[in-house]
Amino acid sequence: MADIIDGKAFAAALRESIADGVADFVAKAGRKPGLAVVLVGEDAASQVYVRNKHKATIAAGMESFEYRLAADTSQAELLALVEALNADPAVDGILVQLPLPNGLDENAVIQTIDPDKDVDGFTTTSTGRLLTGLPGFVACTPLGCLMLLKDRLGDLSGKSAVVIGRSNIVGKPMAQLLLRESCTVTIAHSRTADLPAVVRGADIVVAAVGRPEMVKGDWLKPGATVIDVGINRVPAAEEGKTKLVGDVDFASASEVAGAITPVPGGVGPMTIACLLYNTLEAANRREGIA
Ligand SMILES: Nc1nc(=O)c2c([nH]1)NC[C@@H]1CN(c3ccc(C(=O)N[C@@H](CCC(=O)O)C(=O)O)cc3)C=[N+]21
Repeated sequence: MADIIDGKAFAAALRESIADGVADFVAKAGRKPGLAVVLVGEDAASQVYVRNKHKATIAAGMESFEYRLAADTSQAELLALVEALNADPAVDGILVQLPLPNGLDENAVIQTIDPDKDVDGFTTTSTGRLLTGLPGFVACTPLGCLMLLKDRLGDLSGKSAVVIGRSNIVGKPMAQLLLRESCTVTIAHSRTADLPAVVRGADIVVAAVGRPEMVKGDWLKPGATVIDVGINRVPAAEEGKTKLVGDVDFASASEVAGAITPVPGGVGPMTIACLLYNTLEAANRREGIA
């Protein structure tokens, strides 16, 4: 049976150490690090995430600035808000919750964020910095996955890694991070031929495709480390109820893997902890604190 990688516990410990870093920052800078979160529209899941981010930000000793805008907010209004946050000295990090309502140009909004406040790591400046090895912000979900992998495996160099999924937010930056750690990286996706065979060659499997329980135990190399990024809500056994499952079939995968992250309680909590990590980093850089 695989070891369970407890992302929830790791994230809690990380948030504790960030809180210590925040106290140091306050002592040196005479102010709190500030995170601005912008939510446009009424999407129920987004509301939950934004509330959780707000609570975690306050608990870490940071300032949380929340902007809740109506679904019919115009592109110009949203861009004006981002520009105001770029110019606001109390704001170190800016996150615009995605997806935006129809009619708003997500890319134009993201690219307006000052890269030095881009704690989501979504601007092309941030992704380009990652690609070329320059210091910058890395997207929170892949960063959290990498922290779990390094905690479990130590040095990753020379390991074979398969990332299933090629999104800009998870798959592509995850592959870049693993390459930076000197893994041999394969990016698999919906057109990959014989995906089970590709996965079977990997010491590290990161599943980020958004298909419930797609990756089966018999696809895995025995002892592989499996990071499940999927968060899929599916019908539960009990009539009318739902449950969360990952992109990995946990029951069969945990028979073969060496270690595996659960859903929930794996990668999800790391995403929020890494947002705080990036925000503290942004604050320290802006104030010239090492
Ligand atoms: N600009 C932007 N940045 C984001 O980082 C971003 C976003 N937009 N839009 C939405 C997604 C989703 N996301 C999650 C964060 C934490 C959990 C999380 O903590 N999940 C818990 C369970 C949550 C539950 O029970 O529903 C877990 O996996 O244990 C999940 C999902 C950040 N996102």
